[in-house]
Amino acid sequence: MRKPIIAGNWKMHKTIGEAVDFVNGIKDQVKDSTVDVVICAPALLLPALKEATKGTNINVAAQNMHWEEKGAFTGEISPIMLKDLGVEYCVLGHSERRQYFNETDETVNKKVLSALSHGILPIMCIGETLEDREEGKTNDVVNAQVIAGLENVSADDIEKVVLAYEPIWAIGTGKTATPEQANEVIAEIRNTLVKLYGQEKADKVRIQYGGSVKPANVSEIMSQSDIDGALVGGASLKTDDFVALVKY
Ligand SMILES: O=C(CO)COP(=O)(O)O
Repeated sequence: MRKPIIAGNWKMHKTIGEAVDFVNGIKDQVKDSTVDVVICAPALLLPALKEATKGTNINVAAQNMHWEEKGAFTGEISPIMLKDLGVEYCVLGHSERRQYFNETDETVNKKVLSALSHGILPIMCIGETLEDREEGKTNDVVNAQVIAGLENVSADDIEKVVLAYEPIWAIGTGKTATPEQANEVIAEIRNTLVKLYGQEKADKVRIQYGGSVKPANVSEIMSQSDIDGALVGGASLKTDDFVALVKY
């Protein structure tokens, strides 16, 4: 019912040449995939990636954007620029942006609303710290991020949003949440969506898991009832691994 979505988040990796080689290395191998395939790349690589993925089933995502269409915001990228390129998705509120670049629920929310109004599909990230988890606050923290990040998102638009549950303690650490732990939190997130939008709408929203996903654990993660995809960092950088993830 929900189309799975496997997204590679390259973070701050790859040059233009490497990005194009990557696409050329995977496009034939993923062309019959029944999942949505997405590469989330640094802004500078997006034009070359859009060109290289033309005529393929590979979607391209930015890793961040400003909520304003234009203005005096040195160093920022606007939704109009992304739309002009034909970028399909944008990752918003990744924990690294929250941690290192002062991203807050409020700015994430502005970006989600802006992305939707410009026809860009947001991949909104949420997740708890190790301390939150140890204090038993996981669901409270994650639900608060969901509610704040989705404020004023209409019932018509909610199914365009992809949520990515990424427990911070599992990112880049090799520690994966067990598939059951991930599914439990994601089911709780869906409950929150039910409260906000009703069951029918909530059932349409895709929720990914992210945090040390790799070819060896992806199929178990994807077999969970509420997990609709993966947002993958490190293991998305090599063509063989990425193809294996898409073919979970
Ligand atoms: O942050 C992540 C994806 O956005 C996860 O990164 P890793 O897969 O490297 O743990």
